Amino acid sequence: MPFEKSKKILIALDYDDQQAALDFVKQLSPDSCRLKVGKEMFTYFGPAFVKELIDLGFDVFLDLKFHDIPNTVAKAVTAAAKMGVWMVNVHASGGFEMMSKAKQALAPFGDKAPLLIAVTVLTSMDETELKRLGVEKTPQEQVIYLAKLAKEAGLDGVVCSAQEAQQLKAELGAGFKLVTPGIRPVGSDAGDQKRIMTPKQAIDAGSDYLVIGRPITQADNPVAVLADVNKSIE
Ligand SMILES: O=C(O)c1cc(=O)[nH]c(=O)n1[C@@H]1O[C@H](COP(=O)(O)O)[C@@H](O)[C@H]1O
Repeated sequence: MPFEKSKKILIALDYDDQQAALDFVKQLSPDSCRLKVGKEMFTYFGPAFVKELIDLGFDVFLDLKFHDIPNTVAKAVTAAAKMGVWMVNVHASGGFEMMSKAKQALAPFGDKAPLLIAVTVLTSMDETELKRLGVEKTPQEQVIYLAKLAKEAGLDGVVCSAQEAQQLKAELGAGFKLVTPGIRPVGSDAGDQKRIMTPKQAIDAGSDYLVIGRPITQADNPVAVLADVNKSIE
């Protein structure tokens, strides 16, 4: 597939204005990227917005990071599957039972089921922040620990920072998908992200999908930045 490499970029559509988001999306080709809808846009605009993106031909990653009792999360991922999204996520810290119930809930959808991914340690967190939560492991150790739990629960992969990608690929195998936010092209602002890498470093480290928001959406010429990023990982 000639565009398969380009489809490694998941653009985080974090907008508070639906029309601005759609104006941006309409400049893009579904062959050049996939789209991520997170808590902000979903809370404002809901499933209708997600369906509109799918109707435009885009694969959508519904990033709502579910974390609740197993029954509730299983029902939430079922709703996501009915919406027709390509990927959905939960927090690994919700636990083994929550993750495995969520995975089981997707079985009836067969090959139409979205990929189910677990968030490990948010890319905005570092060792100091983990310690504040009472976690004594380093971010890398905690990511590996939670990723193993997610794999055991049958999930398709994890969200982690690209800094952990190399070790995760080595320990969990090529088929376990690594979705990495905290991507910053050379020269762009880190903002609130702490564990960051450039697109090329992330791909070289073993990331399967790169989540990129502000460096593209807030650029003067987002389409050009996306093209540059795609070129840098070819
Ligand atoms: O699950 C996510 O997508 C996610 C997990 C994580 O650990 N860190 C993280 O930044 N994200 C999301 O990835 C996107 C990153 O956006 P930018 O920092 O603007 O590139 C945001 O939409 C975050 O919600």
